[in-house]
Amino acid sequence: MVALEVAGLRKSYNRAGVLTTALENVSFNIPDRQFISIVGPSGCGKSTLLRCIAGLAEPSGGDIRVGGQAMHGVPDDMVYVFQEYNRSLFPWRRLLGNVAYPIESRLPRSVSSDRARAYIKLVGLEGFENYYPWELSGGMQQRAAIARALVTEPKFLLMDEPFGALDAQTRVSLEETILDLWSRSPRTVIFVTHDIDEAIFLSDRVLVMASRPGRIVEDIMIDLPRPRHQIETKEDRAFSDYRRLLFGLIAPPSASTLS
Ligand SMILES: Nc1ncnc2c1ncn2[C@@H]1O[C@H](COP(=O)(O)OP(=O)(O)OP(=O)(O)O)[C@@H](O)[C@H]1O
Repeated sequence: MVALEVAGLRKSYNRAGVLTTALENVSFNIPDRQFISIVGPSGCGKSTLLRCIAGLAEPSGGDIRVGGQAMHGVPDDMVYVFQEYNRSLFPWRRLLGNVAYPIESRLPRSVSSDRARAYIKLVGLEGFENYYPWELSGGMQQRAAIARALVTEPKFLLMDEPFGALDAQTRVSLEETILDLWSRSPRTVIFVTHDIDEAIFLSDRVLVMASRPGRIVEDIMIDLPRPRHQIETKEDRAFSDYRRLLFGLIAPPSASTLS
C-alpha cells in the first residue's frame, strides 16, 4: 500500500525579492513501512522536501497525499526529529517528563508514564528517567528525542540529519538503535543524510537529489539482506557497489576522478 505520494512538488522561496526555486517537479511514492533515505549535495532541497512533507512548509505547487488523502497542515501520525537535539527537548523537564509530553494530555498519567518508560528503555536510556537533558550527553539527548518521537507510535518518522552533530562512534550506535526499533515495529521512515554509507546501511531505498533546482535524479533500491551489521554489511561487495554508484552521482566531477 502507498503510504505517501509526492507529485510534481515545487517550492520556491521569495526572500527580499530574490526568488529561489528549492524544489522543482519532485515526484515519488513511498510504500507503507519502507525505510527511505534522501541524499544530495548541500543546498539541493533535502530539508525543504522533508518540511513540505511534514506540513512545516507550504508547497508552491504540486500535491502531497498521505494514505491517499490530500495533506492539510501537519499530519497527526507523522513526527519529525531534527539534528539539533539540544533544542528539541525541554530543559526544565526530566527525561521521563520530556518523553511522556506528547501523550500525557490524552492518556491517563500512569499509562503515559509506563509507555514513556518503555520507550526510554528501547532507546537504551533506562536508569536516566530523572535526569535533566543538560545532564545527558549529546547522543543520549538524541536518543531521548527519538523516544519522544516514537512514544506517539506514529505511522511516519521523518528525520533530518538526526546524527549529523554526533561523533562517529555515537552515530554508529544510534544507527543500530534506529534499525533495531524499526525491525521491532516497522513504520515509514524518511531519513535525510549527507552520509552515503549511513543511507545505504539503513535504507530499503535511496533517493538522490541534485541542486538548482532541487530535484530527484536517481531512485535506487538497496537490495542488502537484513538484519544489517556494521562490519558484515559494510564488507559486502554489493555495499561498496552502491557506495561507488552514489558517490559518483553526488560528488562533483573533480572529486570523483581523484585517485
Ligand atoms: N526559509 C528560506 N528562505 C529562503 N531560502 C531558503 C529557505 N530555506 C531554504 N532556502 C534555500 O532553498 C535551497 C534548499 O535549501 P535546503 O535547506 O532545503 O537544502 P538542503 O539540501 O537541506 O541543504 P543542507 O544539506 O545544507 O542542509 C537553498 O538554496 C536554500 O538557501
